[in-house]
This record gives sequence, C-alpha cells and structure tokens, in this order.
Amino acid sequence: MKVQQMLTMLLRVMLMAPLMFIGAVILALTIDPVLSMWLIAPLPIIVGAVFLISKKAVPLFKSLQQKNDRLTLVLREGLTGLRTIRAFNRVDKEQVRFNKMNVDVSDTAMNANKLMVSLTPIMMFVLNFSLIFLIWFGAFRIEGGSLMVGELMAFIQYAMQMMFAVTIASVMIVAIPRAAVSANRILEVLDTVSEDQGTRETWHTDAGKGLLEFRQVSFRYPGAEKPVIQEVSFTAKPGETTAIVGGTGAGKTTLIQLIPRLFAGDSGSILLDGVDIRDIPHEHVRAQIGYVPQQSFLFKGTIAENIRHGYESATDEEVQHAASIAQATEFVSNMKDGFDSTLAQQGTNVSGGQRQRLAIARALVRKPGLYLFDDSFSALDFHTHTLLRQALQKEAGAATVIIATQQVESIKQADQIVVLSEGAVAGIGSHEELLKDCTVYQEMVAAKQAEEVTA
Ligand SMILES: Nc1ncnc2c1ncn2[C@@H]1O[C@H](COP(=O)(O)OP(=O)(O)OP(=O)(O)O)[C@@H](O)[C@H]1O
Repeated sequence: MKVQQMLTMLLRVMLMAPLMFIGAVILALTIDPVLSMWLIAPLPIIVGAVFLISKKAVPLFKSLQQKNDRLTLVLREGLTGLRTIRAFNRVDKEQVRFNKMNVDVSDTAMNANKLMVSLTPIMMFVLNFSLIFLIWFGAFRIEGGSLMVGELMAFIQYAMQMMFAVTIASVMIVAIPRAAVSANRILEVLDTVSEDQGTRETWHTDAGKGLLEFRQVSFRYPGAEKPVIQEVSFTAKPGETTAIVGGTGAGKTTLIQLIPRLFAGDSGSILLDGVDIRDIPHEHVRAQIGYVPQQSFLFKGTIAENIRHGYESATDEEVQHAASIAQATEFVSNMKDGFDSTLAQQGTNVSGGQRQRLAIARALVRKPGLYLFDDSFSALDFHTHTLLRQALQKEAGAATVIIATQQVESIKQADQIVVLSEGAVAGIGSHEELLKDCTVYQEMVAAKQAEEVTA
C-alpha cells in the first residue's frame, strides 16, 4: 500500500516538481536577473530547514512503519488465537499488550508529525518574507520603468511554483523511507519464495507414473543453523506405499514439502519418473501430486467446491466417489444441504476429523500419480482410519503413496518404511526388517508399546 502510494506520487508529482522548479528559475532569470535573487536567496534557508527536520523525522517515520507492522501482527494474533487466549484467561493481558502497542504507535506518529508540521510555518514565513521583498523591490523597478506590473505578477507566480516544488520534496523525503520499509517486507517475501521455474528442456509430457527418487537430498531453512534434511536417499515405487516415520521435528513435513517444490532443496536431487523436478515446470510436478498437508485447510464455500479445489472439472459422481473413499459420505449426507452445505472460513463449522477427511477427498479427486499424506489421518478414530486406508489402497492402485507419520503402528503394512531421525535416514525396509536391525525404529515401536500398556 505504502509502496503503491509512493509510486503514484513519484510518477505524478516527483517528476513534475523539479521541472516546475527549474522552469520557474529560468523564466524568472530571463525577466529580471537581479530581482530573481530575491527568489533564490531564501532557498538555502528552506532547504536547510527541510534537511534538518527530515534528518530527525525520517528515522521516526521508519520506526513508525515498523511499529505499524507489529501492531498488525499483534492484532492478527489476537484474532486468530482468540479461543486460545480466552481458554488461558489471557484476555486482559492481551488487551494490555495491544493497548501498549497502540500508544507506542500513536506517540511515534505524533512526534514525527509534529516535526513535519513545524516545517510549514517556517516555509510560509520565508515565502511571505521573500514575497514582501519581491513586491517592495519590484515596486521600485516598476517606478524606474525597468519592470512591468505584469512581469512582477509573473514573478510572484514563479515564487509560488518554486515553493510548491520544495514542499513536494519535503513530503517525498518522508514518504520514501516509509515506502522503503514496506518495500523491504515485499522483497523478504519475494526472496523466500525462491523457487526456480524449471528449465522445461528435459521434461516430457508422457511421464507420469509416479516413480519418486530422492538422491542425497539436503535442505536447510533460510537462516537456520543446520540442515533439517540431510543427504536423504530413497525410492518410492508406483503401486507401493512408502511410509516416512520419525519423531517430532524429525523433518517429515519438510521432506514432503520438498516434493511439490514448496521449498527447493539445497543439494542433491529429487527425481519424478527419472526427471529432476527442477527440470519440470512446477505446475506439472504439482499436477501429478495429491497432497494432504498436516493442517487441513478448507476454504469458505460449499463442500463440493472444496473437494473440487483438487480438480475443478470433477463431475458430481467423482466428487461423491472421492468423499466416499475418504469416509466423508456419512457426515456430509447428515448435513442440511449435503454436498452443497456451506463451510465457514477455514472450515470452522466442521470437526477436525471431518476437515481432515474433506482434505483427503480433495487430493483423491485429482486421481494423481503420487499421493502425499502428511500426518493426514491423525484426527481419525481407529475404525474410520482402517476403513479409509483399505479404500485408499484400492483407489490408489498403481499410484505411488507416501505417508508421513509418527504413528509406527499405522504403517506396519507399508511396502517400505523410511525411518527419519534428525533429518537423516536411520533405516529403510519393511516393518520386520527394521525391527531386526534399526535401533531408532525399535525404540519407536517400544515407546508405542509402553504407551499402550500405561494407557
Ligand atoms: N519454516 C521453518 N523455518 C525454520 N525451521 C523450520 C520451519 N519449519 C520447520 N522447521 C524446523 O525443521 C525441523 C523439522 O520440522 P518438520 O516440521 O519437518 O518436522 P516433522 O518431522 O514433520 O515434525 P512433526 O511430526 O512434529 O510435525 C524442526 O526442527 C523445525 O523446528
């Protein structure tokens, strides 16, 4: 917003102001060079005043912009975390925090604006004084016959134009740093989404079986000390289920997100049907993937619309079929308008498990070659989970299925299990193989059994 305002101003007045200033000076000099001195003489005073005041005001305006940003952040946190704040009885504390931020912003704004408004009386004072002198000396020259009344009037107009240009300059001096702070924020966002577009050269459209291969892939979040994915290699084959297991923070989500190129790996390569995904336009990579993220996100709209986010041209039958595999049919048909029932923003009018099932249906309706489930069954009860996994196995058919989870017991049947520990592969194999020779896996299974005994 600030950047946009600045650019509009820049194009409209910033170009016009210096031109008007130079034009006014040249025209004044051609009419009467001596009298022009009364126009030019007060300029250093005004420029000096603008310089001194803006030297103090610019840092204030910069910090005002940053404080405004922080205020928005606190406000957003307050709104999105409303229930948590209420549940933990932190309403008063959050109110105090918000008020403090507000007072801070208004104090800074007052100080900065006080400085800027002090500029106007200074400029008006100097301008009016130079006008008095202009008229005074002009009158003598008119009397002497070397200047005409019309020329003096033109002089006064030029003086006005010059002052206008200087005023614009002082406004710009404040607007630029404010816009610079906002522009930096935009650049930060643009920089973090640093995905390359794919070279398109080695990619061919008849690929698409879903064979996925990780070769020595490493990834570090920008600014993080150590990589969260370290030299990971494995192959997930079509028609098979590959499970990625690991404890909290092992890097499962990060690894999954590298596949649709939500992040770009630092080294190594990820190959889809033998082609490096960096060489495939990312929209084509994503077109082959049905991704169910850890946090199921639903949009405001009907249930059918939400499922169709996966594949816009899906027929009603396809939407219903996807919902039935995701074990969503029963609760959807219990809703007043069935598939046409409206979901609130972020799906707040359905339960966590129902949200998860709709997110799964959205991925299924794509009929992708590669399914990515990131902890996507966590909110489902045992019975629903079992039914869903059975239906899914049939539905996925020849596709590649990758399931990331902490729940070892839910992926025992997987064709292949990749055990992640602190971002590195601790073992690969079937449940039985890993039980024999992977200590991390043995510990995970033992911890789960201990949990069941105490439960
Ligand atoms: N956006 C991010 N920026 C910086 N570090 C991150 C970011 N997201 C995750 N991490 C770090 O990366 C590591 C791996 O996180 P990740 O979410 O991939 O783990 P996970 O195995 O999926 O964990 P969980 O099962 O708890 O979801 C963690 O140590 C986490 O702190």
